[in-house]
Amino acid sequence: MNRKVEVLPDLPALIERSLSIILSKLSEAIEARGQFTIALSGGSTPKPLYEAIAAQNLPWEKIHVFWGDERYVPPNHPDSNELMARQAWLNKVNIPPQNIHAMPTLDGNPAVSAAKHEKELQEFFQVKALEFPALDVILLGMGDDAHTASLFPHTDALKVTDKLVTVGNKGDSQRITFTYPFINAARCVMFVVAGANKKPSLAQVFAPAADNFTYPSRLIKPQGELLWLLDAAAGDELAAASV
Ligand SMILES: O=C(O)[C@H](O)[C@@H](O)[C@H](O)[C@H](O)COP(=O)(O)O
Repeated sequence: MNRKVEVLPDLPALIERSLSIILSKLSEAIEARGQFTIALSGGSTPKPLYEAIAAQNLPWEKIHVFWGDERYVPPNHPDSNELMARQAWLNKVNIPPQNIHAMPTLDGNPAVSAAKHEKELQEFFQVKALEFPALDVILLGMGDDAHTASLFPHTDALKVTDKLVTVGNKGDSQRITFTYPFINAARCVMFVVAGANKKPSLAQVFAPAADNFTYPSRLIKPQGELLWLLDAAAGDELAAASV
């Protein structure tokens, strides 16, 4: 695992740096493999990043968009991660609809939807069961409880290691989420984290020893690159420590 931490002075600088890294990964991927695959995170932090991507002039037909997790609500529900990304980005560009690989949430049962999405991913990446394909970039946020995607502390989702997708839950709100082994198969995992409220969990995630099931972001140790992009409010103590 090749872990890098960058602390940017504020949210606009964090978004700008995140955009420039994504654009460079995009051109590398298209050069090498003719396409770019990215999984999006939900929550509030990435919205300005998606708006910034939408303003770029990119080869949209070569870009495939996935989500690392989704709330188990219809795609027009205000909590939907898909809705947020479509409104901030995807509805504004000419990306072919078939390049948008949203997590299904209309089967009435998250386990059914997770299994359906697993098959969709296996078909897209041409892999069999127990094979973990590498996305070019997986974007992640981190909650102030150190969850990432919908891998919440002390939940069953943290024990699933033989699937790409599983059911997550935040209390009684149901989710679908990439599993941590699937996230770890990515060429590049980018955490984009802002706000002082994330500081205590970041300290535990970066601590030499802490419980992975209490701080699930610790489970993210990709074979490829691991980038932690933080604003100063979240990461100033980490920056000082790594000096
Ligand atoms: O579905 C979600 O909510 C996200 O995927 C989740 O993992 C998010 O990234 C964190 O909760 C951070 O959210 P904020 O960016 O809003 O702090």
